[in-house]
Amino acid sequence: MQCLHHRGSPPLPGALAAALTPPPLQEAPVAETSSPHSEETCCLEKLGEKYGPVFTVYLGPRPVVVLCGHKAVKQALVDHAEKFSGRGRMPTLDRIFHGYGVILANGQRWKQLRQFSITTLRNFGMGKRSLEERITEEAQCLVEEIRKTNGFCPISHTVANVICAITFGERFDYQDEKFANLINTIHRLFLHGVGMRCLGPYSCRELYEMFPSIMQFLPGPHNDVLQDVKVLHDFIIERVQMNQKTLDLGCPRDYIDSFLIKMEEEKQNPLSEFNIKNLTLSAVHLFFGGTEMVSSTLRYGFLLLMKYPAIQEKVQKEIDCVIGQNRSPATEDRGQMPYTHAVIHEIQRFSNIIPLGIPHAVIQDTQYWGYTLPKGTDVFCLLGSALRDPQYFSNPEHFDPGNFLDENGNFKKNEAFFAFSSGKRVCLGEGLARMELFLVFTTILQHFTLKSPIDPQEINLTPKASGFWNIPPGYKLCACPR
Ligand code: HEM
Repeated sequence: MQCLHHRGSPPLPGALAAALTPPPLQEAPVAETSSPHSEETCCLEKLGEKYGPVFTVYLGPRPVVVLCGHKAVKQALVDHAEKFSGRGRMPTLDRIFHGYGVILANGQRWKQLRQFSITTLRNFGMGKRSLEERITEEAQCLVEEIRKTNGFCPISHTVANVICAITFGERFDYQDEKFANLINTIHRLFLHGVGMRCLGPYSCRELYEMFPSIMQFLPGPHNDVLQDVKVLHDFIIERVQMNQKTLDLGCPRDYIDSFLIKMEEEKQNPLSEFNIKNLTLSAVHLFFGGTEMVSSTLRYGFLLLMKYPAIQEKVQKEIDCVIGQNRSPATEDRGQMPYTHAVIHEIQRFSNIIPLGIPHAVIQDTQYWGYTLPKGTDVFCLLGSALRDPQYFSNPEHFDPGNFLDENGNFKKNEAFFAFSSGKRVCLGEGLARMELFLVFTTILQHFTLKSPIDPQEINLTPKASGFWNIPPGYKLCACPR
């Protein structure tokens, strides 16, 4: 056994002092039809080709173990699920959240918050008919907004309203200025969290990840994150205060009410993690994750359907055949729509929204891949590398729904489909996201044919920004009524 990156231990095979001699993070040229790459992922995957699927990089003084390809990622997240269930450091966000809130929590705090959040999302309809009706209504609102053809396609508002319904028990009007501001804030946060290029080859966020103690004193977009989180935080605090005034302990209306009730139940328990800080920050996390991940996938999906009109046409034929034009799509239609189901999977695989995954950490000394990873080691599971693993996808760089179809045209699962990650930290909103993706895509394509104002072959899929996540480029679409 060999030990990765112990202080004073001999250099490891594949270990790199990345920050001292920075590898050039050059603009990654993206071939016209190839999948959107994060520059960081590209760089890390190239290192994987050279050093093998498991290697260490140094982000400044901080060693991070990188896992590349389906086999290495699966072995960590699935086969050693418990040991790899810690949340790794993300200095850009840690300085704001300090380990509070479900996404960034660790240990008992995370266990309590995760269990509670899953149960509460289910109680408020995740995976159930009641929530399906809400999503369908929102999808119809989106159709109406698009019909008005005022150049506004409020995809983010649609999905934000679904998570708002669960978290705050309320939907907002698309024209509501405050709501629009919140959506913009989330989007900006997503963008700044990814990092904007400003200092040579590195983004401020990348530099912050490497040298937080210096970067916190320097100006730049990495600091805008603070203001944006404050806006979201203030909004949630306001909502919590509203709920507190009208709380009925026997009748929770939403996630916030349920949390307040839990706080009341556990107020004598000194080990309870149910406090205002975890409530507000978990609500921020749900709002953020629930809005931006789904809307980015939908936006990439619409772009891909314009680029590949033959695929769009095939989906519409399936919609016409199974659903028709006289009723709204329902999740139970999915079983009879293998092609559409495969296209949605392929959109998620190809758009690769979270290529680096959210950092993990090992919670105890861990034997893995012939190395010993000391407790607390940060681990990047490159989800994007699993989604493009040539052993599982015959033509991984191309958009091909055939990746999820068998020779008879039936839907075929692919075990390297890690868009939602896997294991103990697997996306908490997966059920909700899957429902939303199916219902919104089918509702839109039932009513419209999406056409690009430019030649489909000219459509450029390069992300607007990339880093921990890929943000789709801005584009115009023509929604032609069918
Ligand atoms: C297409 C949409 C989505 C994608 C691709 C996605 C993907 C992911 C990924 C890759 C992770 C990291 C898992 C890990 O640490 O290994 C994650 C975590 C998480 N997601 Fe999602 N997500 C989506 C939608 C949602 C929605 C709708 C919600 C809200 C209900 C949500 C809430 C969360 C939360 C709370 C976590 C943290 C889980 C934990 O740390 O235990 N996500 N998601």
